[in-house]
Amino acid sequence: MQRGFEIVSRYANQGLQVPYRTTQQSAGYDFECAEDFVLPSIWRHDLLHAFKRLRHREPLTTEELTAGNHDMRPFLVPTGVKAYMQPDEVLLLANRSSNPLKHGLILPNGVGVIDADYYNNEKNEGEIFVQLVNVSLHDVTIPKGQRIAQGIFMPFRLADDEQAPRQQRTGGFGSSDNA
Ligand SMILES: O=c1ccn([C@H]2C[C@H](O)[C@@H](COP(=O)(O)OP(=O)(O)OP(=O)(O)O)O2)c(=O)[nH]1
Ligand SMILES: [Mg+2]
Repeated sequence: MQRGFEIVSRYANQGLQVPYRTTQQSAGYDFECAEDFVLPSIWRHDLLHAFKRLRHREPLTTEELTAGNHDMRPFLVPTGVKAYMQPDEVLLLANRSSNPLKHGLILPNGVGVIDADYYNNEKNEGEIFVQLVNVSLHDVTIPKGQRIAQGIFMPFRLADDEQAPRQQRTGGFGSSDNA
């Protein structure tokens, strides 16, 4: 067993597929969305206020400009999948190029880095989430089973004379910040 994918227990027996390559020479394993998921547009609230003010030829207030910004935060879209790999390997999670083009979905972290020690971590069993932001004008519903991102296994190298890391991974998404 070198590297691969498993379904996390909270999605057991729900018919999820482990990531798969779609063509013979694809580098990326396509991840599917684990459940229907709504991604609100980042623009809606600001636009509504802007249209209202434009009609009356009034400037937008600061409050109106910032209203709705809660939707700017990335959403963590569940995949229901965890990945195991060798200690000197990493899984890079990249957006599908069709996501921005067809759905206005961007990956705000650029590339997701899935560490080998994330697998089976005590907090969420190592479930991989795809951070997505919907920059289109409309809310987008991603149906369960739609491919949302691709994972590429890569080897990585260590720096000379590095200070050995002391922390044990307990989760993801900033888990090492206050450890
Ligand atoms: O798109 C992503 C990026 C990361 N992760 C998980 C796997 C990864 O091993 C862990 C930590 O990611 P990273 O090191 O990039 O984030 P961080 O902000 O440094 O969090 P931490 O302090 O937990 O390392 O979060 C995902 O599920 N999806
Ligand atoms: Mg980290």
